[in-house]
Order: sequence, then structure tokens, then C-alpha cells
Amino acid sequence: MSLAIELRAVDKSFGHHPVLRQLDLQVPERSVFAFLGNNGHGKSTTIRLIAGLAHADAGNVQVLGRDIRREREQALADMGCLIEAPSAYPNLTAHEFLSIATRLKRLPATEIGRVLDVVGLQVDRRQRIAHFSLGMKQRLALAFALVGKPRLLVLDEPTNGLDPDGMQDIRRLLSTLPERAGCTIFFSSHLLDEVEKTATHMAVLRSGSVRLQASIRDLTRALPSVLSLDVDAPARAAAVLQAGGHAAVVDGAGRVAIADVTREAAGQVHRTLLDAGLTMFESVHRKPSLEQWFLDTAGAEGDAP
Ligand SMILES: Nc1ncnc2c1ncn2[C@@H]1O[C@H](COP(=O)(O)OP(=O)(O)OP(=O)(O)O)[C@@H](O)[C@H]1O
Repeated sequence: MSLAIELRAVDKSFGHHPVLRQLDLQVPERSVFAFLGNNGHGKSTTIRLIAGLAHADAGNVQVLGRDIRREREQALADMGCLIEAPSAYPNLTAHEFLSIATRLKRLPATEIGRVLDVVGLQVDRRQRIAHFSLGMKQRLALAFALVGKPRLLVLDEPTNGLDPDGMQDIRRLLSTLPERAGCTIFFSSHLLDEVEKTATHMAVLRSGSVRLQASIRDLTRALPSVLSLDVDAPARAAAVLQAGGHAAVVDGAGRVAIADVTREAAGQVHRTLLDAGLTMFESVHRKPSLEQWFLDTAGAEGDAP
């Protein structure tokens, strides 16, 4: 697996205040990688190190196979960044604004049309930015970062300040960018729910270190499933199942819940209940959302995203 970003044992302090400690991060190429953490835990600092805007005190930061300290110019040539809140000149049209980027990068004007297409702003290209919604401004900022076909896009909280529609819009766009624009997306967020809907991979940052790093698919697969049963006599049903060796409990909703049940075991549970003469109204085999799982486990430590 080739990596778009790799951080190894990175330390960063401000004065006597350590912010990042032995931070390790591996971002696969062509992933939509969410960097998750509560405010103040070091997301922006990490992003600034990746963009070469600050340097680590110790450890190694590689971006697109290059040491960001020694080969910053070359790494940045293949990277688009959206780090501060986007500021576009309100009196310009989208097309005029993007022409700043194409001129700076000495690219033909056809590049403007390409990035407008990618972010879905083609029909609004002659509108003044002052008339854009926040979501449209954010899409325009993404278009600006996409000029020149970067292999990596680094975004600090790209949905911050957007309304739910704007958020959904940007999430949808981000999740399709690896395919449509051929790049890796690395974005920070403090919303686990957002990550589940958008990303292919995630890392959880807590107190300056990465606490968990995985593909969303692996994480979702590994989530413990629960069989939830609606029966006429929950307490008796739980007792019958416990006698049969199942870890059944009556949950807060008056349903019988059994953790970590395979498909085969679920069949056995149903038979046991019917054989005991109980009536079953509903049986649901479900996994918690990533957010729920995090709140139930890591979140119990008090600082879940
Ligand atoms: N230039 C700086 N000088 C001093 N302290 C800083 C500097 N930049 C960040 N910090 C401190 O480092 C810690 C981490 O900040 P950082 O901005 O990386 O967090 P974050 O996870 O991005 O949170 P937020 O979303 O609130 O910005 C904070 O305590 C912050 O005050």
C-alpha cells in the first residue's frame, strides 16, 4: 500500500506545552481519510506540519513520499490545502476567482472549467461570489485547491460553519473526489457521525497521539452486533436463554438483548424461545453506529469526539 502521508514519532510543543507526542499516522493513497479529534487536541497543528507551515520538534513527516522539511516545494506542488476559513473576493465571479489560481500555477484557462465541473459550480461560474451560499463558497474553495490536479488535498474542518444541507453537500463531494479528481483526501473533523458518512479511513487523535487508526470498513465489520428481540415475556425469555448459555439481558426498552450473536446462533435463539412457548413479535440483528460504539466505549473515558 503506498502512502500519501506518513508521520512517525512526531513531537511538537509550543513553549513548555507539548501538543503532539509520538504521533504516528499512515494515510493510504486514494483514501478519504478523516482525522478526528476534539477541539484543542492537536488536529490543526498536525495539519500545519503536513502542509509544511510548521516543523516537528522530533520525528518524521513524509508527504507524497517526500520529507516535508527538506523537499517542501516539490511536495506542495502536488498538494492542495484548505487550512484557514476560505476567503474569496466577493466582487469577483467564481470564474475570475479561479483564474487567479490558474495564472499563479501557469495553467491554461481550460483548467477552470475542469475544476468547476468537479465541484458542481459550472452553472454558477458567472455569478458574483457575494451571492454564493456558504456551501457554494466552500465548494469554490475546494475548486481553488483542486487547480493543477493535486495528488493530495488537505482540509481543516471543511464543513465547519455550514448548515446541514451545506454539510451534506460537501461530504458527498469529498467522498467522490478520489474517483473524480484522482486524489487522496485528508480532512480533520470533530464529528464522528460525519466521518462515518464520508470517509474510507479514520484516525482518532487524543491528547496529541493517535489512539485508533483503521479503515471504516474494518471498524464497522468489527463492531459487536446485538440481537434485539421483542417478546411477550422478556424476563422469562432472558431466563430461558441464559439457561441455554446465551448472555441475554432485558434492556431499557423492555426488549431482550444478546451481544455478539452470529447468524447461526440467532437461529438457535429463535428456536429456544419458540420451544419454550414464548411469542416473538420482532427480532433485529443490528450493529451500533460508529458514533454509538465510540460513545459506549472510548467515549466513556470522557473525551470522545
Ligand atoms: N502557535 C501556537 N502557539 C501556542 N500554542 C498553540 C499554537 N498553535 C496551537 N497551540 C495550542 O496547541 C493546542 C492544540 O491546538 P490545535 O489548534 O492543533 O487543536 P485542534 O485539535 O485543531 O483544535 P481546534 O479545532 O480548536 O483548532 C491548543 O492548546 C492550542 O492552544
